[in-house]
Amino acid sequence: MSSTTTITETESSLLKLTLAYDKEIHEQYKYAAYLPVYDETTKLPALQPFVFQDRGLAADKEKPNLLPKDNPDIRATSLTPVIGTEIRGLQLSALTDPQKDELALLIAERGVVVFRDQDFKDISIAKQKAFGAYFGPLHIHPVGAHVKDTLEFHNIYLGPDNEYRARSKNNRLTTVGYHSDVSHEHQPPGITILTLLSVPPTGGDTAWASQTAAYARLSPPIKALLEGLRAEHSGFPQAEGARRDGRWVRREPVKSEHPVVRVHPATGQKALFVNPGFTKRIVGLRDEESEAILKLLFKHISLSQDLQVRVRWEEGTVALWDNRVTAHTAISDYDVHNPQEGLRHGFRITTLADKPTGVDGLESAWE
Ligand SMILES: O=C(O)CCC(=O)C(=O)O
Ligand SMILES: [Fe+2]
Repeated sequence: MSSTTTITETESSLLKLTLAYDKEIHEQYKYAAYLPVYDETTKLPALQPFVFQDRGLAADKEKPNLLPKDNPDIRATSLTPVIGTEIRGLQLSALTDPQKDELALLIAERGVVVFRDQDFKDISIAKQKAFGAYFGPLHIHPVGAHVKDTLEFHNIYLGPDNEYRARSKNNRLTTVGYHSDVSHEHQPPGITILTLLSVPPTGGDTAWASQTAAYARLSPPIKALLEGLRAEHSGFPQAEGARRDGRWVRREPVKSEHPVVRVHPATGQKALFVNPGFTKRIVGLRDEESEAILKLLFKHISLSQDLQVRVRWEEGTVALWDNRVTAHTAISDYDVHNPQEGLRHGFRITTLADKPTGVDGLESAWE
């Protein structure tokens, strides 16, 4: 039996409007060089282990270079008491190495740091790549769309012609899905940089949850239990989903067993390191035990607004977070089918970090 698609009149006119809009975007768009493409030829080998040195270790804890107390033009504001700092008056493209080291520490301490009023005229792809690589080796996403000729720039594009994460694609009630990016990697990401070049007038915020605070709030017996455990994080469902959608998988997925509580190498702080996006089970527990504990932790992370921050994007905003101590979610609350609601487009630069270390030297493991 052949399958047929019936398009209603409304859908058909919406489609025409959408196609006209796409054409306009692609011909006149200021950031056309950053539009999503999908290389379907590159096949990448497995990631290799590397020695990681956290830039935050070299930083002056007082941050005199990044946030000098005698410069009223540089303004840092806490977005909540627990997580998130907003900075105005600094251009990321002009930071010195001591400033970048202090920024690495600030991101680890505050979870996410949001830079406003960035001048995108100042940046080239090469310069941004070098900026990211200062913090760690650049990750190439195993399945995502990217910027042309730059696999390291993972594309974020929610417009009418790309419904990658749009609500209509799945059957869930919400688009909220907290995760730590590609946490299945053996040395998963640390500092991660998201630049949105185009933002809708309203909607499309991003939220982060502090995994440091999430850990700190647990009772001593639960902390003690979790500190001795590892959990499995898997890249397989993402790769299988991509294959099912007919997309190219450029690197075969892996699984890792990471400590459920990890210690940040620069701050020494403990953070929960499980997330609903990639964590599948707690190693060594019975299925029902693992499900019950993960359900408790996922609910804690996703529902505790008192350890989250929700950031509204403005033109010129760049957000930098530490995937080791936070979980985050896109909030896709606007209608991507409706050109009037604007375009949301940008890219993510993801740096890889340490092999997670838990309490009492508990280390990640994999086959
Ligand atoms: O688009 C967003 O708000 C965040 C998307 C995301 O999860 C990411 O860039 O890692
Ligand atoms: Fe993400």
